[in-house]
Amino acid sequence: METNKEEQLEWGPTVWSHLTALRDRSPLIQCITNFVSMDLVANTLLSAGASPAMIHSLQEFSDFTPHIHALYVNVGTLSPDWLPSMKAAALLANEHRKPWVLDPVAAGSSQFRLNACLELLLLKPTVIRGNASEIIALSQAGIDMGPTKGVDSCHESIDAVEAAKFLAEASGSIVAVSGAVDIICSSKSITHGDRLVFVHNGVPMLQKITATGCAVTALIAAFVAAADPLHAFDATVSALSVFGIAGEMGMELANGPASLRMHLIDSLYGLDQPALLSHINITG
Ligand SMILES: Nc1ncnc2c1ncn2[C@@H]1O[C@H](COP(=O)(O)OP(=O)(O)O)[C@@H](O)[C@H]1O
Ligand SMILES: Cc1ncsc1CCOP(=O)(O)O
Ligand SMILES: [Mg+2]
Repeated sequence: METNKEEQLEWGPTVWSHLTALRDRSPLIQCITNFVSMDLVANTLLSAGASPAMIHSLQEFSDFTPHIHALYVNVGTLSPDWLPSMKAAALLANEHRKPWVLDPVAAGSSQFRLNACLELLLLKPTVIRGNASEIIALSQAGIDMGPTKGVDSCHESIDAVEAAKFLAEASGSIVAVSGAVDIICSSKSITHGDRLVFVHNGVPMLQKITATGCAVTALIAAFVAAADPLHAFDATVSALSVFGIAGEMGMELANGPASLRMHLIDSLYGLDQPALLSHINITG
């Protein structure tokens, strides 16, 4: 994809200022996430400059959740006893005007999971980030369960543009679809207006490390937490771009998925302004 210089000149300072705000503010992110992802999510947040806390017990929320800067909810290893915790935390986040972000892992894989995601959508996440199959499943809920490859996507992100637009309109949330191109959209009925942006950063090898999707959704929560609420859309775009750039830089040093995982975290930690500006690739 050819880079449009003017667009990058506009996005570069925006993305850098969001990353700087995150590093300066070090927001506290409550994570209710799946067992597979806990390590990568916590390390991604730490290397970006945020402060992660994996606190998912209902009994702790009234003390803890009012002090967070954002909540991250991920249904990856959902079981019936986790769902009330997720809903209670989302309600408290809303009550205390804290942003919250949903990762609907494998949303279309079972009716139980799909229904749980739909119940969570009713609690108005600030951002929903999924792969193409997850976003399509949510947008078609009640019509068709569709094909499934579990937590992995069996669709290209670009094939989910209409689904993302529909979901943004129906939910009032910012919707992000990850993949070869990350797509971020919001509907005219919400504060962020009618917007559609494409992030072309990232490397295919990120799909070969488990929980990179979970990690980038957590990073969105951190970027949104550090931003003015009116700039949540740009914060979401910035998080996806920064994660993708860290992946590209990590890939230059990696020999395969395991070493990419290490270099991804190191690159995120060390990302400086010149490297960010030379890698950024955002259109729309
Ligand atoms: N083909 C690809 N090329 C470049 N980056 C990709 C590709 N597929 C996924 N990514 C990146 O990998 C990360 C995880 O996305 P994805 O694999 O779609 O999520 P999930 O793990 O939830 O399925 C995102 O940052 C995304 O941009
Ligand atoms: C393998 C797996 N199984 C349940 S959750 C999970 C991790 C999914 O992570 P991601 O959605 O980032 O690929
Ligand atoms: Mg996922």
